[in-house]
Amino acid sequence: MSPKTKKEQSDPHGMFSGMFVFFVAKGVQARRLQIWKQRMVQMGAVIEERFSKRVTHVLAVDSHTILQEFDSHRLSRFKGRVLLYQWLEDSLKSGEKLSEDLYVLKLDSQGEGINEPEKFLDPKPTDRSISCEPHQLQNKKIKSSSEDTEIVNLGSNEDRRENGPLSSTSTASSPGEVESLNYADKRPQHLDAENEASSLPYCPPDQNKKITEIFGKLVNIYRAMGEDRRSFSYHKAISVIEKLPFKIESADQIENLPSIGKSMKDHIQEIITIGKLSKLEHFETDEKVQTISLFGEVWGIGPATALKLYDKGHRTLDDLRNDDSLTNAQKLGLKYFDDIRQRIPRHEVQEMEQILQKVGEDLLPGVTIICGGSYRRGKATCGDIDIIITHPDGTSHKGFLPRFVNRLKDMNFLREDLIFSSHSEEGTDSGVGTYFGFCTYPGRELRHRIDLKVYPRDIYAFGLVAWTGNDVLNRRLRQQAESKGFRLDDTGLFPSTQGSGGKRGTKGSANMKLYTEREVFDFLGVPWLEPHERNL
Ligand SMILES: Nc1ccn([C@H]2C[C@H](O)[C@@H](COP(=O)(O)OP(=O)(O)OP(=O)(O)O)O2)c(=O)n1
Ligand SMILES: [Mn+2]
Repeated sequence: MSPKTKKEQSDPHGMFSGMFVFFVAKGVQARRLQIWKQRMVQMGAVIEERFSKRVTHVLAVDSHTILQEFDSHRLSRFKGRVLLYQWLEDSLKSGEKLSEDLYVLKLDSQGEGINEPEKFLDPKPTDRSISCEPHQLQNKKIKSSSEDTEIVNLGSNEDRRENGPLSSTSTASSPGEVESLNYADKRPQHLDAENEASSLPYCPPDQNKKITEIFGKLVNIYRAMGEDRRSFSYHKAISVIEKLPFKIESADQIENLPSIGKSMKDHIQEIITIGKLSKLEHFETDEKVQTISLFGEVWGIGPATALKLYDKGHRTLDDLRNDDSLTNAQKLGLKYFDDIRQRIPRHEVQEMEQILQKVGEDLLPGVTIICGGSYRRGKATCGDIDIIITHPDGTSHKGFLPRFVNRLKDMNFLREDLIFSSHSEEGTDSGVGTYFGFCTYPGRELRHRIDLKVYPRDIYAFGLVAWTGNDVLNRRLRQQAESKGFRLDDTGLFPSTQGSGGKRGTKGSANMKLYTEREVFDFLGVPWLEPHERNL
């Protein structure tokens, strides 16, 4: 596909949809401007070449460049927002549309100047992204890397932990994650200026950042060791600390905070006092912890297997390559270990989604095939491809998956299988079909992880919610369901009549009939979130 065609592709559900943007070109390299415009269009924005009435956002390097282009009177009548380019760059880097409040260039009513960004001292309750530079991104990374390794509970919980996409963790440090636009030529000066620091909005201070960094490492370590409860408690502590509006200087300040118990407080005190945590230092030098963590990153190897392999004497990935006890799927996970750590650019996922849709439509007219996961949430790069399938007539989805997989293999799009379970003729519990495997972008050999999930129409909404995520939202929805006496997974919402541990689909636990994502949110009493708003 020529770059020209790509440039014009626009995702109507992308994170910038609904925005009509005017770019003030002054002070920005032409090439960068072109990339930015292209990205915004790809993600749903409309670029306005003139400062027309439709414009909702003006992006500029600073106030002076705007004033050179427009007279202040005209600007003062502008009802939209004037933002720093930094907002766009940060949004692209983090893969989500960040709160605009931090990046607003204020229009002065006297027309004298538009100097400072609005102060952001009192965020609206709905503003989930408290952003700032540079700490914000780093904190986000810790958060997302810890979330990536969180326990999934999508119904087939065990499978997913041992075999599912969760173990194919995408580390935040993987190369594609932060796409640098190399913004070196003209950085908004106010963000660099030391003396402006006090006018800047809340930024998590170093001490807080240090704590969340250390806790983030513990989240990963405990998860790799199979100690999920402990892992989760550090995860919860991180989200509490990330939201603190003050710099932690003593452990007394964090008395009575949720999720921060006695030992957490002791850890925080130690980090504040000596700048490190001996517990983590110990883990980092512990060969066993390191090795088990590494093995656990191989797709299909969970904590129990990792420990077994360690006990057998294996210490490196090469050692594992010579072990015949590995399942075929684990061997494949090992073979493509490096491939699947590379994140996939959004536009490539979009192209692959279109290929899947076309092939699906040829085989079964009317079939619904959409890419969920981070792609549907508008992220700039994706760790894998999560495909959710149904058919609106409620029956013809049956038998589709094997035919679809075969056709995709004939085309050389699907390459190797990891898991393939198509529901039986009579139907399994839920009638859900599952395929996990590797695919390649046309003409390339680099393997990507792909999941295909086929849901009967009547439970599709649950599958769509679960596979769109993110994991934090899924957890909240499940908690909310539990508080209402239900159990939620990707196959439905069941009254929890048989107490905990009841099997999904057990006779007597009737599934709630909810046909759209919105109905699921409404039923649970959770305010509706568009997919791009689900990056919690
Ligand atoms: N711990 C997890 C991980 C995942 N999921 C759900 C929500 C995710 O959005 C979806 C797909 O899982 P992925 O691991 O593919 O995660 P994402 O698609 O969100 O991110 P990535 O870009 O890393 O693939 O499954 C979940 O509930 N809990
Ligand atoms: Mn994914």
